[in-house]
Amino acid sequence: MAYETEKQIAIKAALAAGQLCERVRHEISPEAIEKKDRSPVTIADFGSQALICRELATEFPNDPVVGEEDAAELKQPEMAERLSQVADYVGAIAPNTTPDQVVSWIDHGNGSVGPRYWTLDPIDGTKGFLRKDQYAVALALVEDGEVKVGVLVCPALQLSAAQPGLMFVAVRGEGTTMSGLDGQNPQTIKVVSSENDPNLRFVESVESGHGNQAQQAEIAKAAGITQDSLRMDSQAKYGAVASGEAALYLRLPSPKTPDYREKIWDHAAGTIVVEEAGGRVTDMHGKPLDFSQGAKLVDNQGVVVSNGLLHDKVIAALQQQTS
Ligand SMILES: Nc1ncnc2c1ncn2[C@@H]1O[C@H](COP(=O)(O)OS(=O)(=O)O)[C@@H](OP(=O)(O)O)[C@H]1O
Ligand SMILES: [Mg+2]
Repeated sequence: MAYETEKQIAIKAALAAGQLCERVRHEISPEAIEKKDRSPVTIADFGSQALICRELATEFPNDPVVGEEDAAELKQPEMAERLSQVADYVGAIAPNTTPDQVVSWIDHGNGSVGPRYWTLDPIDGTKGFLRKDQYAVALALVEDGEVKVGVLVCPALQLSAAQPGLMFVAVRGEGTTMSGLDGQNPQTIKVVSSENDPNLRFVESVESGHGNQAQQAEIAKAAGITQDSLRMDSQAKYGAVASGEAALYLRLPSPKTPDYREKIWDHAAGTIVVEEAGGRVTDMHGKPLDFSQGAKLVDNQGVVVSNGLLHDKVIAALQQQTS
């Protein structure tokens, strides 16, 4: 099967990272460190990126990794204690890890977009992670601008499962599966196949500043969705659409940040998870997401994720609003 090695390595690395994040979250109520763009980062974000990059650097030494974090702040002398905490958590999974190794693995994730690259969000939804809500470890392989493999580990997501902890895995042309975090018995999943059901739901961000919740409600209504939204942090929202829990995920530009461009690591894994489950992903103008341009989706604005059946209706409603 195509991309079998890549898929297995991505699963192994993302599950180990998810385990590290859960240990941090249960053991120490992590503090947020503020990044230059004022968004939060924690020792779990750094540990997750270090573990995954370590695995990718070993298995695919020629593949660049475009990850969300870098080790610049962690290298500052006043961060020595935090760095050694990260090394301890990584060391529980990769024995004898040193702080220097942690720094070099994290910085392995500062590669550039090329003909073949990995993109990584070590914790997507850091705000959700800090609130003890949803978050995801998101890893994807992109070739020639198209996502080929995607893994989403969502340790706090339950949906209809017996206990929290779900993993979504997709390979181009081979469908999407969902399993628990032991990876056993993966089930093929499909988007919801109805467009007129009164029970259809839509998902959106918890953080009001990451979208336009008023406009999202109007567009969902125009597409025939009468239920209130389900607010969920991170690419867990893509998992909700892929598994049929929701029919639509809307992410329209916030009026406060109209020029914001989405980051590739916030969408690559989720995109293939939904597409391979039979759904559709475009920007708000109906254009496919272009993962070949760099770390940002510079040619796209907003994101519309649907079960496919609702998609044209949503794009038409958006066009009507702006015409
Ligand atoms: N202004 C604006 N508009 C749109 N998106 C933004 C914006 N600012 C940040 N971000 C990105 O949102 C990522 C978090 O995704 P979600 O909004 O789905 O989750 S959450 O509800 O915020 O937790 C978050 O990813 P993480 O940094 O990994 O948490 C950001 O990359
Ligand atoms: Mg992140």
